[in-house]
Amino acid sequence: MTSSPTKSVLVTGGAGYIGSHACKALAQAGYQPVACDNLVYGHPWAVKWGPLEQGDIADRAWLDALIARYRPVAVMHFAAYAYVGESVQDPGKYYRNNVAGTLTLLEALRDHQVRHCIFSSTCATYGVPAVMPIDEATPQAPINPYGASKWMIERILADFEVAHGLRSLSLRYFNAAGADPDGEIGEEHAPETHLIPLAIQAAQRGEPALAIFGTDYDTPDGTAVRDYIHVTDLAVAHVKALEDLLAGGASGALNLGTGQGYSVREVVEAVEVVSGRPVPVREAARRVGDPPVLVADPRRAMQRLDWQPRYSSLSRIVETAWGWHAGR
Ligand SMILES: NC(=O)c1ccc[n+]([C@@H]2O[C@H](COP(=O)([O-])OP(=O)(O)OC[C@H]3O[C@@H](n4cnc5c(N)ncnc54)[C@H](O)[C@@H]3O)[C@@H](O)[C@H]2O)c1
Ligand SMILES: O=c1ccn([C@@H]2O[C@H](COP(=O)(O)OP(=O)(O)O[C@H]3O[C@H](CO)[C@@H](O)[C@H](O)[C@H]3O)[C@@H](O)[C@H]2O)c(=O)[nH]1
Repeated sequence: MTSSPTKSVLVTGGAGYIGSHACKALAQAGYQPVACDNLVYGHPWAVKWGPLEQGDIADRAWLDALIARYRPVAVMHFAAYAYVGESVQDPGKYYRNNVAGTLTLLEALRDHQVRHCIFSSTCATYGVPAVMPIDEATPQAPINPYGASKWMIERILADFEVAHGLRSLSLRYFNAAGADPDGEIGEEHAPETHLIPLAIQAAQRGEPALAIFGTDYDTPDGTAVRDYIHVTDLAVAHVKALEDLLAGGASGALNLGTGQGYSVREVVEAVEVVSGRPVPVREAARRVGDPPVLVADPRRAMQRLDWQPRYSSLSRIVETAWGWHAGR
């Protein structure tokens, strides 16, 4: 990955978990990542490879000034709310921030002739697919407002390309996990709802016990299965997607996952092995809105981007996450 060192990329949500790892990968590839974040969930400490510009993507005047100042070649758009359960309770919050906020951003890109956008989509746009693994032709039928908001943005992006020539790649991530292998940044959501950090906390503190949401799924051990993809592998894929678009690649959507699923119990075991400590668990009811199995068919991304996950074995994911949390 090479490029002119002067090329700026706006990274909305760049102070967040995945966005900060993308900033590191961009800097390593010779770009200037400009982290644009309202810090509602982001952390100033996570912005280490370029400037932090604090503001909200719904603020058109702020966006105009930013784009005029940095003249970015592209935007990587991570900024969003991403708690599935909350989106069911408060859908307006999700449509307002994710959809309306993105619309403001895209109109600013349109008016400033910024023509490339890498968008954080999600496997949650597929809902509960009938066929596993999930390829990009799987019908999108989200079952919660969070997934619906991301699906709507994919549609808006398609329309903006036709009307305004804005090219985009929507990267549909499966479950982002792990931390920077150098230990410089990692996952710190507040509140934390994700399985791996909660399992690590349970191992570190001995309490509270980790709730296993559902033990009666039609899966080998009865617990839900997910495709965990290391955040650094995601970050590298973003840079490759950017370079593909900048080289004239067509708009589209790519699944980012490994093709390998792990159950909740397998994740718990991996945390016990890596930490050398027991993870206290309690069996709980299924979490509303959780599909039983989500596993990617990532072949399209692998071929188009010449990309392979390098850090996404379950043991490496948990080792890097454990290393990060142990150092906090
Ligand atoms: N974590 C996952 O497993 C996962 C999976 C699929 C998709 N995604 C998507 O990836 C993106 C990043 O997820 P994450 O886990 O890093 O979340 P995160 O909450 O750590 O990062 C999101 C960042 O966006 C910022 N933000 C939110 N609304 C904003 C606004 N209106 N203006 C400016 N900044 C704003 C937040 O402050 C935060 O720093 C999200 O779009 C999410 O939907 C995440
Ligand atoms: O305390 C917990 C937390 C989670 N789980 C289970 O662990 C799995 C993974 O859950 P979690 O880590 O919360 O991730 P997801 O709910 O799968 O959602 C993540 O992955 C989605 C893509 O699959 C993204 O769209 C979301 O933004 C992101 O939060 C699921 O089966 C959960 O039911 C538990 O059993 N106990």
